[in-house]
Amino acid sequence: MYEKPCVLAIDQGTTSSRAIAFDGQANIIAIEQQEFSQIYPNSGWVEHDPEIIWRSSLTAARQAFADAEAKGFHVVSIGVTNQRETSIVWDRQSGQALYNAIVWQDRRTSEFCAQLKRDNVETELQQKTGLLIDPYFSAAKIAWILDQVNGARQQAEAGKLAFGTVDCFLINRFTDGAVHSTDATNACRTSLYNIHRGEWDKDMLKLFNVPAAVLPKVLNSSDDFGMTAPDIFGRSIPIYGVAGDQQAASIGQCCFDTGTIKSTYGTGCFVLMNTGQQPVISKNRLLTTVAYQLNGETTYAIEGSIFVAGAAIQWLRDGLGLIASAKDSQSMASSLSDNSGVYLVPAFAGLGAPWWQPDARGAIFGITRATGPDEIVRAALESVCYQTADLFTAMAEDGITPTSLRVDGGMVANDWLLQFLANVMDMNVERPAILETTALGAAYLSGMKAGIFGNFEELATNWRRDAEFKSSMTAEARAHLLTGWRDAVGRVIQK
Ligand SMILES: Nc1ncnc2c1ncn2[C@@H]1O[C@H](COP(=O)(O)OP(=O)(O)O)[C@@H](O)[C@H]1O
Ligand SMILES: O=P(O)(O)OC[C@H](O)CO
Repeated sequence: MYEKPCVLAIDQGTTSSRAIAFDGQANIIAIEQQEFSQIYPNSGWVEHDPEIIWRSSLTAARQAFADAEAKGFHVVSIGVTNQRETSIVWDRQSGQALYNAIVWQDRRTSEFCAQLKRDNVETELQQKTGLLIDPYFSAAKIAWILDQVNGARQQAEAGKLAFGTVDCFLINRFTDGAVHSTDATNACRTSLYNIHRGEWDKDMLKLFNVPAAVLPKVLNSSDDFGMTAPDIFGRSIPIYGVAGDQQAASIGQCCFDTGTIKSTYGTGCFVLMNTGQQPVISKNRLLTTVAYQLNGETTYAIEGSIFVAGAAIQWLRDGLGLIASAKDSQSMASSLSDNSGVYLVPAFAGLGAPWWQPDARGAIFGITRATGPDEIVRAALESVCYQTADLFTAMAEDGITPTSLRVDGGMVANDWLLQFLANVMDMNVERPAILETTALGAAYLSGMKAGIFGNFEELATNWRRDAEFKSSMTAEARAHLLTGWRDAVGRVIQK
């Protein structure tokens, strides 16, 4: 064993690619970030350039690697975590993508999904995959690429094309085309993976018209995903851990016991509760997902997925120019004593859980001549909290009633947001000392196999709280705000 071993985690998110090196005590020793732009070719379409995904990840990884090693650490293994569902199809021989990555937020397959719903296949799909029918998931995106790119379906059937979520695409590139594998947490977001049997499901492949020949091998979340090509870091390094970013955050937050729950506020917001070895199928339109798979044993989670959280703040900055930087939102929101009845429903990409309305579109209600940038900014932050409250209402109807919530993601730097969240949820909100929980989860998975981290029980002792926010709102004030929000959401939902 090296004197100063560390793990390099690559976190490929919706708005940036990051690489973070952690030592054996989970301290950050090097961190690099590369932001990149989103591509919006049509209304409701969201794409990324696969080459930019690759280059930004590679640049961040190489810089963090060099920084860590310059400090005397030795990178023993790599972990990969990624924006989930985003789908890439590439040529097996050249490694080149046939089309841009179709991002999880993309709605172009909403008519196809609406037809599947009319065909009454949602119950069977939910029972097998734990998911619902929505353009969010990968399968319809894969079928779209195969049908729209000239000759793609034929090539796919001939075994010449590969599909992968972003983890799988990056592993393929890092191994110079040698490996075409993903892990169970990513596979389970495609709508093609049977979460009970732990394998690709033939009926689902038929339903979405996706040839089995394009699919990757599915491994454990802590497993051997191959060695990086020697020229990338100057020597080959094993890739030992992979998980979708929300599952990785759950691991980084040490949600290992049944009933433990976290909520991540990045581009979207995703609440995951560990349900142990039992997959719980929601009666309230939440998702059942693989939390992690270790040594062939699956631990499940129930998930609420909100499509727009930090994305609303980015829109205020880049779309409207109301703020110069995301952190300005805190001072603007706290400059007001209340929301003056202004509600923003950020259904830019339809609405996710618990509504699942791909065609809903955003709206702002309650504006008057006195409404200015502060009110709009505050309404955007408040909307993130109200959407979380809606998820917890759905969870309560499924019999899940947590009493505290661990939060992470880029938005939780905002204290005002977390205080308002505690207020509307009437719940203690805990922010961890290490905010990079997503990367940390991938590092844990990789470092466990490399031998620099112990088991989950030992890792749980690493979790430290940075701050706790407790509700300071009256029940009447909370009920008044939630009534205003539900009225606003009700108006954008298609009956
Ligand atoms: N202080 C802040 N207040 C509100 N939102 C913030 C703040 N800082 C960052 N954000 C938002 O957090 C998001 C970035 O979080 P991150 O976890 O990096 O996202 P992702 O992994 O989806 O790329 C951006 O959408 C940004 O607008
Ligand atoms: O980019 P994030 O962190 O909002 O995460 C995206 C999710 O994985 C989509 O399911």
